[in-house]
Amino acid sequence: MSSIRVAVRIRPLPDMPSPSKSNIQKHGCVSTLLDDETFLQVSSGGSETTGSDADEQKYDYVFPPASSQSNLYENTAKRVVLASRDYSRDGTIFFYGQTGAGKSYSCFGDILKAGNAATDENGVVVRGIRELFEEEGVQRSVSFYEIFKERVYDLLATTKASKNVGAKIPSLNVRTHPTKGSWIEGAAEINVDSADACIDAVRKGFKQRAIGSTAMNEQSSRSHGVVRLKNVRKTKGKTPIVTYLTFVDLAGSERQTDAKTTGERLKEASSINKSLSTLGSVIFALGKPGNDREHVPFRDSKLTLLLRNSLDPATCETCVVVNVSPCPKQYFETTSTLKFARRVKMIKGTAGGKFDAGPNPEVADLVKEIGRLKMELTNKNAEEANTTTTVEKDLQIRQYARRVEQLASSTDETFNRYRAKAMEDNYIAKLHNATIKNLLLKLQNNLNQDPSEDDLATLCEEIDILRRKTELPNPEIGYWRMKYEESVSDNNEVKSLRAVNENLVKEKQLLQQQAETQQALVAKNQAASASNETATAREAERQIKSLQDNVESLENKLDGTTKANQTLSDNNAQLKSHLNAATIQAAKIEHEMSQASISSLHDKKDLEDTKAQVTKYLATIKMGKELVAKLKHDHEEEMSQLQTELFQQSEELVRSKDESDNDLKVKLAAAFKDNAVLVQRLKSITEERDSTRSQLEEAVTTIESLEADLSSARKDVETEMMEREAGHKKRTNELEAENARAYERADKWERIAEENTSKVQTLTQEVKRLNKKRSDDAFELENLQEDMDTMTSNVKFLQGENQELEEIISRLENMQGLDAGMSDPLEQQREFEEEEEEEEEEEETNPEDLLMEQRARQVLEEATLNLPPSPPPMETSVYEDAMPDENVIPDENIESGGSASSPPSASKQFSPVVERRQTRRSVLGALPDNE
Ligand SMILES: Nc1ncnc2c1ncn2[C@@H]1O[C@H](COP(=O)(O)OP(=O)(O)OP(=O)(O)O)[C@@H](O)[C@H]1O
Repeated sequence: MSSIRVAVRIRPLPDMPSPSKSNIQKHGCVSTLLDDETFLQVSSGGSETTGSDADEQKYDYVFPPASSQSNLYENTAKRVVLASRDYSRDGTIFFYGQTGAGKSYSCFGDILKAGNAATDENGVVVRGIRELFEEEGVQRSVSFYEIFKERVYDLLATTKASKNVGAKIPSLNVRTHPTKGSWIEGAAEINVDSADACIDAVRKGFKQRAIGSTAMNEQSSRSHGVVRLKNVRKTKGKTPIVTYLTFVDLAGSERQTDAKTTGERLKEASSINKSLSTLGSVIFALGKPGNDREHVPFRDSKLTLLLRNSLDPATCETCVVVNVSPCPKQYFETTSTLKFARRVKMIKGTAGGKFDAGPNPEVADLVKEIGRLKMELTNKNAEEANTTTTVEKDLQIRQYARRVEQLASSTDETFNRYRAKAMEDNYIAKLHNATIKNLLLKLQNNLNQDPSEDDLATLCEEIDILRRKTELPNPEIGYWRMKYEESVSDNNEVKSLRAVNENLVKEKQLLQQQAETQQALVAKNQAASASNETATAREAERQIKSLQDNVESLENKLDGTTKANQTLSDNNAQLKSHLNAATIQAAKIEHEMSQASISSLHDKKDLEDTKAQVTKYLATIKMGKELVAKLKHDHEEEMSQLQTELFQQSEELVRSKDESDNDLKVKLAAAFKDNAVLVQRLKSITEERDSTRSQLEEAVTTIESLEADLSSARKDVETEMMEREAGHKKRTNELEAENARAYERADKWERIAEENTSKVQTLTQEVKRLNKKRSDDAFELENLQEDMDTMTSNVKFLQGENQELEEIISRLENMQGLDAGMSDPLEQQREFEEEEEEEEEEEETNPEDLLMEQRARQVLEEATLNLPPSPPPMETSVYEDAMPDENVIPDENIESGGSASSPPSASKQFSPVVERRQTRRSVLGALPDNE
């Protein structure tokens, strides 16, 4: 299982439909399962269908859009924070994803809005800080950096320039040290003594953080934001333990094309992409076991260089929160983000186990110190770190810590109770002794008198009490004896545990030494990459030294055991002295009792009784003595048993030491072997390097000669090129001149063509107009013809009338000749004139005739005046343009029309009425005058 936890958080979208009630939950282009919080499927097939490209994956946790900030914290960051707080491991949390996917929201939440209040929207940083500060007595400081275009800016700096975001804030340098790790030179580390002060500092940095806009998100942060909390745990007389808890809000991982980035933004985007891909490569390289671990490209980006000591999954609790958008439009972004997540998920770390230090501060400190040393050791040389042994040790330490805790409380309690009881017993015993003493004195002083019954009864009672006190089956004595023994053994255990602790301290020192040695080794190894065999030999020497140190530490352990042994022997001696004191006390009592028996000799009977009593008491005392002897014997037996056990234990320890020695020997042999392999490898590498170098030199010579050839060839080519260029230029000039001429000609032809076209258009229009006119004229001519026909018929009619008139005239003349003098000529003229007027009236009242006449006259005039001359001869193309036109009258018509429309002769211009009038006048004129 990967030691880097990878969680995916899907951000909510404003108008996303709520997921269905079925087990599979669709959110845009991603789907989750109701009953499996590790499943995630991404598909381009919209919100209702699953595309053929559906891709299913499992992560450590998948947060659907509706999941809360607290859920995110509890299932991701909390573990990291606790690892840093309780186990002295470094912890790092990354927020990765495309712009707008919710990285800053997950990381900082409502830090600007909420002040220091605990709200549902609080981000991981705020929640983590609160949890971290639950542990008191740790010195903490906070820093906040921004990495923008591979430059590091301090967001907590108090200089004026830094307040002006976007202005020239001085960028800072990342410094590294093989043992001290990485740090930013000149950056502010704000000491914080409470969660609120820490949150305030982070808020200040967050405000400072430069934000910019891209086409995808107006408030997009294009920089990495790094919040670092440094924890220093100090214990008197010990090296302080320093750990880091880091939150990294990475810059948006959008693809450059989608972000519509250009120019300066494109540069920013490529810098972001470079640092993100370096981060991936570093994590990937660190995830490999020590043997396979090649070069870790920390130096390829400022971010990885800064986090150098807080990235190794073996020593650092790491979590990556991958933020994705479910928007189907961002399907490609989402898949590429998840690709990164999968890559990280594949990393197999070699993380050490976790342990519970318990509340004992000394043990907890030791545990933390060991954790730190273990971290350093693993960091410096993963090969050397024997994970199984470390885990076992951790377990052992945990057990010891628990036991110490239990004993610390139970031992104190037992001792106190025992002491109180003992004091009480002592006091009571003293009282009894005093009573017995008084009685015996009384008896001695009154040897000649019979002892009173009361005195004897009191003496017997007191002796009885004492007897009971020393009686074997007395449960109280047994109980307190047991307690005493327990406490003694507990005491011993405490002592042995103390010894173990001391050993652990020694082991810690040893590990520290080893770490330092290994660090030095690593530094040496790094420095001497070209290396030679002596370096390897030195390394081997150092390894041997470190192993010797190991042996030394085990010897120290043995010393500790011997000391524990000594303590046990001391205890034994103490017990013995207690026993002696008890025996002396018993002898004293015996002596007193014998004195008491002597003093009662005066009364024989009573004396005998007393004697019997005393004998009885003596028997009791004897029994007590026996009991004490038995106890002594038992105790001695137990002591010898204890000694045997102790001996066995020490033997065990010696054996384990031997085993360790053997182990060390094996290790030493393995180290030698490894050393030999390394030397061999170094040799082969050196050989390879030499051969590569000679090949390289050859290649350099070849390249140099090739370069010489190339430069001469280049010169030739350049000369030729110049000549060609000159020729080319000349030809170009000629061609250009020709081209200009051609353009001129073309322009001219174009102009002519345009003129011709306009002429043709004019002519065509003219032709059209003429054709129309011709057709109109033809129509008019037709009408005229019709009029002419009418007139001709009129003329004919008038001629006929004329003839009639002539006939009438001739008849009248005849009649005149016949009727001369018969009629008055004046009368005749009057009649004639009247007749004529009537006719005229008649004619005038016939408007049709008049109109006809007028029209005929007009038409004739127009025909005479407007008849056009025959059209000029045209070019074929003109006719082609003009033709066909239905209204155009064929040429032959025009010609025939010409004759038809030729002006009519003057003789044809007459009116039948005028003619008739003239005829009449002439007729009348011919008539004889009235005179
Ligand atoms: N899980 C969520 N719940 C509610 N709002 C969210 C969630 N995730 C993101 N948002 C909102 O979406 C917007 C964009 O989110 P945020 O700024 O965190 O994106 P980002 O990935 O940090 O973008 P950038 O790379 O540009 O900094 C914010 O207004 C934020 O409040």
